[in-house]
Amino acid sequence: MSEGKRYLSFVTEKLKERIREVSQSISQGEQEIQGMHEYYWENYTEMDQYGYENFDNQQALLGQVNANQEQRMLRHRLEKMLDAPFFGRVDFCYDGEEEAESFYIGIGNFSQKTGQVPYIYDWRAPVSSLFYDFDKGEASYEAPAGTLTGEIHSKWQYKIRQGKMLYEFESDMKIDDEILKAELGGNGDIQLKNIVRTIQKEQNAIIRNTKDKILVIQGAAGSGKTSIALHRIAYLLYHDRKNMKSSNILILSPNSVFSDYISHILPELGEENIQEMSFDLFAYRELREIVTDCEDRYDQIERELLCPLPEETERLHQKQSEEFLGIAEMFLANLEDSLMEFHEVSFKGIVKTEAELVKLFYFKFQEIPLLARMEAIQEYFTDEYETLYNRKLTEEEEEGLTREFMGMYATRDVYVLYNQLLEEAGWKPLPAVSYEKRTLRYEDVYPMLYLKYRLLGKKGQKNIKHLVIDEMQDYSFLQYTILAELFPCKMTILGDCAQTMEEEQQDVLQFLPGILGKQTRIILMKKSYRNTVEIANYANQIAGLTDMELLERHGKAVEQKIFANQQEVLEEILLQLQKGSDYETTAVLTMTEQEALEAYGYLKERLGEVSYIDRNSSAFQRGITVTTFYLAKGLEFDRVFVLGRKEKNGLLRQAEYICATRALHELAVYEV
Ligand SMILES: Nc1ncnc2c1ncn2[C@@H]1O[C@H](COP(=O)(O)OP(=O)(O)OP(=O)(O)O)[C@@H](O)[C@H]1O
Repeated sequence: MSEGKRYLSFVTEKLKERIREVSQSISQGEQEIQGMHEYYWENYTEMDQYGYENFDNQQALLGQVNANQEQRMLRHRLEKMLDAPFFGRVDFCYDGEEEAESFYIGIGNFSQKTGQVPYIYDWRAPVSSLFYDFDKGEASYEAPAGTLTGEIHSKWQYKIRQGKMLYEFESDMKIDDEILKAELGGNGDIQLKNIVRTIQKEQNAIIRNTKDKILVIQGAAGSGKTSIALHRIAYLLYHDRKNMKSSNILILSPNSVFSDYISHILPELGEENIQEMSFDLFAYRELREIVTDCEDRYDQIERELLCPLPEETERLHQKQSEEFLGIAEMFLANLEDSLMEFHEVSFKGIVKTEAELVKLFYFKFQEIPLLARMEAIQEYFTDEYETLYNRKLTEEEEEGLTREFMGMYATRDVYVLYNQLLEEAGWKPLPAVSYEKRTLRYEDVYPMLYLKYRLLGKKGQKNIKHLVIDEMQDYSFLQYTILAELFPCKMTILGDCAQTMEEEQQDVLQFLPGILGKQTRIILMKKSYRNTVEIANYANQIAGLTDMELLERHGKAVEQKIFANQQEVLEEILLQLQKGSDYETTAVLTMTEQEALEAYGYLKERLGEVSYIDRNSSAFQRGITVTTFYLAKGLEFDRVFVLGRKEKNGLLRQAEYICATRALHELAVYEV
């Protein structure tokens, strides 16, 4: 029997033994809980009148319930490990030692008892980096005590499923590539996979990087950015359990389908899921008191596709730029004077002269944002009164004072002030309407949010210790400025400038260090794993990319055809789909929502089982999916049909690039 198989049966036995022990301890715990309940009901009438005993009992019960819950989680983890306890092994001989030690690597640690030498090492354990970073020969890894050096005698790869060894072999570079191709050659799932078995060296360096405060990864389409970000989170949680909980991490994701697509990886890696949020949604919530509704990014893209107005696109860019911030700051500086009309306040014997108020406003409380400052002065005034007379103000008196103090602002309406800013900057103001009728175009959402924060202050997100931003190319200078203010924490920022959803590619790498500071490290990833060589070459041609490295995985040639109208395209797609295939997921991707709806209606009627993703969808299904390019971003499908356009502008070219790079195995581009 091979070493691997022998170890598998040994570890399987140990795991089963452990599961039995844990199960026993769970039933003991349950009996204990039952006993506590009984004791409580029998004795609670005699417990002390102050409730101390009652409280102690409750606490003990809670402690036992929690302990049992933990044991259950442990059992669940061990049961999962039974399916595939390990996937790799490194035989490493430390310098100065005679014999090599075998380290088996799996999805989690497993040892006989806590604190004992593990039978299996978690893929995130320091020693496991040997598996990802080195081939046979000299090697080293960073342990808490320092760098440990030695020699790798051999490295093994295993595929175990349902406790059975499917294959095992000593690995070298060539075989590693074969395994990777086999992993990628299979059909895509409806969710992103964990890649622990085949993390590549350059990817491992990013996952294990804890030094850099801000890590920015510019990676080609399909280079594994999203996968890496999630594995990195799992790594950070594993290594800093004391300070970092899953609730301390936030991911900014483009939409809910994407969130669902990535949602299972962390639980699979033994961690709790983290919070995710769309920045647009966050912004709307923050602006709710100023406007009733806001457009989102997708509305703006749709408009740009349906009736492109170059001046509108230009305005959008200008309003998100560094120059705009300069203009806004100048406006704010002037507002400090122009917004205020000071007058003396006198209340039951206490007088604050205009000069005194001016002094308080521009000196003592200068740090407080302009629109919140008078409130602070009013509080100061009230305090003075209440201390002097030793009585609290009535509600009515408070209201009267508020009217007086707030009356010193020419206006406190951020919408009105934003309009003044637009006018001063030479732009058309928004309609001067009441709150109920106020809706914002996308171009005004973030400028208004910026103004709101500068005028009223913001709530810092102190609980968040690590922010992950995916699709970094879709955020503007202004958005990053706001994010940097809201989240003064560590960040992992990843994206691909070639996938910008605009006329031109936006190179965020140029301005990010300026906003986020010197501790920003930029890493480029040029190797792509998702697409076949044929698809990647086709896509790269659209985007004008020439320096991408590809994994040598081949497939069918890309099919490219031109049709007279959309109806003909749909007939062709239907024909293709009716032939059937073994693929798990197929996508029909369009440029606009209208086209997607038409395609969906047509195919659904004829094929029955077809799903549609709109911006409110929260998951995508197996089988055929119809959606737009912008909602397919970040996702992948075995086979993709693109409903494209013959005549292309910059945005359409970008859109086609995004569509093409979604395909794992087969791509057809049908243009009208
Ligand atoms: N080391 C790896 N081993 C196995 N599969 C990998 C590896 N790296 C990436 N992949 C696979 O490549 C595909 C692309 O990964 P991912 O979606 O993370 O890339 P991305 O850079 O975020 O892509 P995009 O920007 O185009 O959306 C996924 O199917 C992922 O499982």
